[in-house]
Amino acid sequence: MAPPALTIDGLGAAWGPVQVLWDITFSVEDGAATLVLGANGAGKSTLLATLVGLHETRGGSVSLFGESVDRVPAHRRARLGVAFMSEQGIFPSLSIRENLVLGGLRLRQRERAARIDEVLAMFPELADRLGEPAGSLSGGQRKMVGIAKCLMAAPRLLIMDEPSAGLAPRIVNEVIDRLRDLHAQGITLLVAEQNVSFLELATDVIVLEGGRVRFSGPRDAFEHDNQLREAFFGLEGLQEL
Ligand SMILES: Nc1ncnc2c1ncn2[C@@H]1O[C@H](COP(=O)(O)OP(=O)(O)OP(=O)(O)O)[C@@H](O)[C@H]1O
Repeated sequence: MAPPALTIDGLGAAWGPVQVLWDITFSVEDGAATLVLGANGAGKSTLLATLVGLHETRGGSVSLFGESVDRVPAHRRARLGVAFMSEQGIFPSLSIRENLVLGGLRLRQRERAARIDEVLAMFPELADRLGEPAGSLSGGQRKMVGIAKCLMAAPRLLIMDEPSAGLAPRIVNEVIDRLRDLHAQGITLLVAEQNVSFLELATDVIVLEGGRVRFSGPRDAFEHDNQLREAFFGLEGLQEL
């Protein structure tokens, strides 16, 4: 059996003297779509940044595809097949093409041109606008550029921080559909969100509360845990299903 795409064991993290994550332990199986839910300040962004090597850990360990990466810098973690889309996700002053090129910097020029064509086949709406600044697009289109930029590196594990941020509900559904397609193509997903609409594409759910794992398990178990649902859906800022 393939090793998990991601294993986190007893992970902690801090901002300066303030600890914000404690004893985070969970795995993302190869082929899973794992949703990290949590209210504002629960620690979602810090967790993702720590996993991809952009924020220092305070104890614990992280493995990617069965390989310990505790001493591996972010750019080498990317080489293992991990792509990270932050909330911003793109460089707005650069053109769509330039954003895609940045996503595929490790590729040779010819491979990169071929990969741009492959990625554009998945995002045909971007093909006619390649020369335009990414910042001139709508919020939803910018997210698509962010996802397309990640796909340039042909990742096995796509980690996304709040892809719904700033998007209207209809556009959120488009993003969810696109992520569902990518998942069906075999890409493992780890998505941090406050928007519970993303549950529909999740196989597994992690709930973070105050920097700790409140729940970790299959989506069904999350949906059948009434106490957790009540506590969670009652939190201010969460959208109803
Ligand atoms: N740059 C920073 N400097 C200091 N503390 C920070 C910084 N970024 C986050 N924190 C703190 O870390 C904790 C977790 O924040 P984090 O952004 O990881 O949560 P989050 O769940 O992603 O929240 P949101 O959904 O609002 O983005 C919070 O207490 C926050 O104040």
